[in-house]
Amino acid sequence: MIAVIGAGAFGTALSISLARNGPVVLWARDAEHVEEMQATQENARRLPDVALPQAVTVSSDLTCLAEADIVLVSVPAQKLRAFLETHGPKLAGKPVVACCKGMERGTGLRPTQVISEHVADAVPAMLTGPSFAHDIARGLPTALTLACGSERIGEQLQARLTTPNIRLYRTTDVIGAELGGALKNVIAIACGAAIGAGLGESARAALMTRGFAELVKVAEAYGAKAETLAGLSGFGDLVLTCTSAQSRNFRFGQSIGAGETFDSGVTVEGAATAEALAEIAQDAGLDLPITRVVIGLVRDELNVREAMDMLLQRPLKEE
Ligand SMILES: NC(=O)C1=CN([C@@H]2O[C@H](COP(=O)(O)OP(=O)(O)OC[C@H]3O[C@@H](n4cnc5c(N)ncnc54)[C@H](O)[C@@H]3O)[C@@H](O)[C@H]2O)C=CC1
Ligand SMILES: O=C(CO)COP(=O)(O)O
Repeated sequence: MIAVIGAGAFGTALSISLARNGPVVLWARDAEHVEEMQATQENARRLPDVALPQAVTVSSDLTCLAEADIVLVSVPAQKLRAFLETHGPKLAGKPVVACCKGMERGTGLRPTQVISEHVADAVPAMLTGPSFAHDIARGLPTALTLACGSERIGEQLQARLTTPNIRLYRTTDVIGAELGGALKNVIAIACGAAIGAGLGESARAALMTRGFAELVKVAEAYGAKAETLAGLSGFGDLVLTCTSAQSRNFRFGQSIGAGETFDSGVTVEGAATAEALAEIAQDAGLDLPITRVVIGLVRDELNVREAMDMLLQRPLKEE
């Protein structure tokens, strides 16, 4: 049986799709939320208008983990450690698949590194790539990356987590898969800000392309392979997130560009990841101009015009 931790939009969507293969337990920490979902067969708080199939059991009781042979963890990256500090021992020895896209503030760690710190004999893996929760839940076709350091377990996870509407590609480059997914959210905030401020599609294309170069520079410095970054988890997700108003990171940037307020309850992974990235980039001697302006915009220390001037007035160089 597969257990999915975190009844947010993505955990719920994955549960719905995986239920086409067999039984799934979807765990939420809030018992009231669980009761609501059981009563309505819907996660109205996070993924409204999609029915939960019978094969999904919703629970706030983590004893269900004993029966699970694969555990997907779908809480925001900045909340992963808090969950594992309390419940990590229950996952010992199991394949634990991180479904969150981000880098931890204060440590710069990737989700699978946080898992390894808290789960004994962990077999950490990563599920990432271009996909909006609503698309997955509605059965629309998607292609994602399953990254696992163990070729053997990666193959098993690929087989078990492929569903009629999720086609999984496999890699052992966990670093590349994680960093591509984390960093594209930072670039999506920059693109949203450009569009929100009316700077136009040409500016967006420039930010996507130079943002991709920035993403590759960071990921390669940490040992990722260039071909992973050119794949679904890097380039693929960058394209989706920077061009769609379905993306929360993009919409957050758009609200900054337009000078509008944004609901602070919405998960925006790129804001914290930009800070985490800047913390480690300084030590690694990496110059990350787009990440720097995103931090300035998010902290409200820069307006979009100043941010664009900072980018445009940098010394000229080869592409
Ligand atoms: N929504 C989407 O379309 C996609 C989201 N993702 C990734 O999935 C991750 C989760 O995002 P969403 O599900 O969309 O967010 P969400 O905001 O819809 O839900 C987050 C869930 O995590 C739970 N949570 C927070 N802290 C927790 C803790 N300490 N213990 C247990 N549960 C906790 C919350 O109660 C909430 O149900 C993010 O890293 C995101 O980047 C990836 C692909 C698509
Ligand atoms: O990761 C995603 C798409 O692949 C979801 O993006 P947002 O978190 O910006 O909504």
